[in-house]
Amino acid sequence: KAITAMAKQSVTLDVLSYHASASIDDAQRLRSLRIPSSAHFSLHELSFDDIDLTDDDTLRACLRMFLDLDFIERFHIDYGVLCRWLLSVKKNYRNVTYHNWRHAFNVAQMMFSILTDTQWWQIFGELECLALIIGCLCHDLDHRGTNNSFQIKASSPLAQLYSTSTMEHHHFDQCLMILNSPGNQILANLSSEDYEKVVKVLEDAILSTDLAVYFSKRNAFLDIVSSDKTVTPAWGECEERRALLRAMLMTACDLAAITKPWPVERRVAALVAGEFFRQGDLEKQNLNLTPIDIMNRDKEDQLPSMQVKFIDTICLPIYEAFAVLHSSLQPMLDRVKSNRAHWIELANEA
Ligand SMILES: CCCOc1ccc(S(=O)(=O)N2CCN(C)CC2)cc1-c1nc(CC)cc(=O)[nH]1
Repeated sequence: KAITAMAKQSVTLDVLSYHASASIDDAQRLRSLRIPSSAHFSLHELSFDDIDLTDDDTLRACLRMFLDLDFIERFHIDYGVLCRWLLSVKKNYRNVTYHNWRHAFNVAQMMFSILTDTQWWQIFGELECLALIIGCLCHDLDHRGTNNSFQIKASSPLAQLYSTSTMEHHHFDQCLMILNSPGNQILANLSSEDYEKVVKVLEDAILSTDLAVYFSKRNAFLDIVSSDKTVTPAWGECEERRALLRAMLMTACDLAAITKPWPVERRVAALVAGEFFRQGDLEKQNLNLTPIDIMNRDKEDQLPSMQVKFIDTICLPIYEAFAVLHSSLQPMLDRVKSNRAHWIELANEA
């Protein structure tokens, strides 16, 4: 009986992998493209905006990040496999308003620029940096544009699989499925010890993008920051501190649109609102429920004041802490504050 179950499970994985994987032709084409420099793509800018990049550009920018972080040499990643893996990851983001490939790409670029600008890549080492970049690119895989509470309310198949951090468990599951799909196995040449480490950091990184997890860990992080004030090399020695900093980094990168110049934040907030309002529509029509204000299209005029609350309760604490930890991150905090002023202005107009 157990053997039949295992056989069924492996068939399922193979069928999933088959449909999830990008085509060999697309991978060969991407592999043939020239890869411009990180300066060409402005990948080291904390104010980075992807709006002018084509989809091809985003894939070449990812290859540039892997090249500049020396992952391909260090982990003997087959370049053609990396191209196919990137295309498969992109393919497994849905065409939803906000939680799509562009969001994942922007989160990965923010992680790349923070790790390099602060030199914190030295604290984490190459293995943990590899897991963080893969984690950013994969952290919202197969997102349906609805949040965890919607899964529970709709008693979706995902909610029956995972009762807490429902979507984040699914994103991690999808990430592993692609990493283990034939032709996509970028971690194939890691030792089994290194592979286990990457997968563990990957799981923690993706699960920490659940805001509930961020809230549960934030105070411990703020306490350390208020006493230490800088990320000393000693952090590199302490596994617990490194894990905490990685978790906070994932949230800081995930919410980083709030730290971008106003035109970017304004545009992204409209995408977030669009996705929230569609979920509200689904709750009204399919579940016969009254959606919470942030997802209720009828309360659209409250959006600016909701953003101010979002900034005060969720964003300011973490970007203040990061500005304390490294002066190169101060511009992020400054832009959160100026975006707050813009939202206050719009709230007073309404
Ligand atoms: C722009 C449309 C309104 O957007 C919001 C409204 C309210 C709140 S909230 O802090 O009150 N809070 C968050 C935790 N939820 C469980 C309950 C509600 C956050 C956002 C918001 N979230 C994101 C992250 C996806 C990005 C963004 O720009 N804005």
